[in-house]
Amino acid sequence: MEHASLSLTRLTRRFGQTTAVRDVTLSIPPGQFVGVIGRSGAGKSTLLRLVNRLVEPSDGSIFFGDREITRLKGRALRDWRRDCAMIFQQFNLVERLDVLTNVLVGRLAGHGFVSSMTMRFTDEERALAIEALDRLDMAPKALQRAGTLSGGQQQRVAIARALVQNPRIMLADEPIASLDPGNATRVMDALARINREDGLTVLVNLHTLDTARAYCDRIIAMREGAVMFDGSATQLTDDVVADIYGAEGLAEFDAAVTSTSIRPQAEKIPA
Ligand SMILES: Nc1ncnc2c1ncn2[C@@H]1O[C@H](COP(=O)(O)OP(=O)(O)OP(=O)(O)O)[C@@H](O)[C@H]1O
Repeated sequence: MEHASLSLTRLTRRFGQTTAVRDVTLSIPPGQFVGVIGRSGAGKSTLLRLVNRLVEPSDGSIFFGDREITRLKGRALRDWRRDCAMIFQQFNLVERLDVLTNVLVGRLAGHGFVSSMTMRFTDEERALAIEALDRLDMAPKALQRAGTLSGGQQQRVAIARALVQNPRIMLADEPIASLDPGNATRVMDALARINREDGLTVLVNLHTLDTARAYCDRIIAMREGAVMFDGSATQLTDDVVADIYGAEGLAEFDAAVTSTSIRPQAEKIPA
């Protein structure tokens, strides 16, 4: 596997009068588990979307090792989108298709539209998909329609789909925001296990600070598009938190924390 650092330099994205991401410079070494926190509208989603080029920068650059991501076009851009798998709050599975087929769709990432339409898969690809589902404890559901699963199960299928892309980086945009605490824990534990076992870099947006503290090697806090804090959970003091969220944000944020407080399930994560 290609182990490279992800480097953002003076990365900026403006939407009209709004600067969603402002002059962000960061270097993320391979294998780090990074949480991005901040109030609603702070720029977290835009930052992730810049990394996989769903959003184009107004200024600045992104490198992955010596590959200049912000200059990629055509085939090279499709390859990059396969290398950085993305999971979303709303899972984005095809509900009428079975779980296995949904995972196999991950193998089509980076292929053109025409070959995607044929949906032909090899036995080897099927075996890979089952193996990915098994890692997420979802293999027994392989033939069930995706739409019949719980939200947490759907998110684990979405992670399996991301895994069969054989990505270098996993981007997750509020992957647990619509899950109850039990399912949120299972999804975060799955991301943590993949990060440890595969050495895969994980960059995850979280709206709850305690989840970031519990799971992330490194926490990046954004406010009004800019990075306000970049450090470990222990460095994230109450004063810094008050700065990140502001007085009114803190009330909004306390409510979010108490409603979805989760912790890693230590027995599920091998050291
Ligand atoms: N496509 C767009 N067009 C116009 N403005 C946008 C667009 N995408 C984002 N913005 C604006 O950029 C700012 C940052 O938005 P972004 O979604 O990145 O924040 P966020 O921290 O992810 O928020 P949330 O937690 O609510 O998802 C916001 O002011 C938002 O309204």
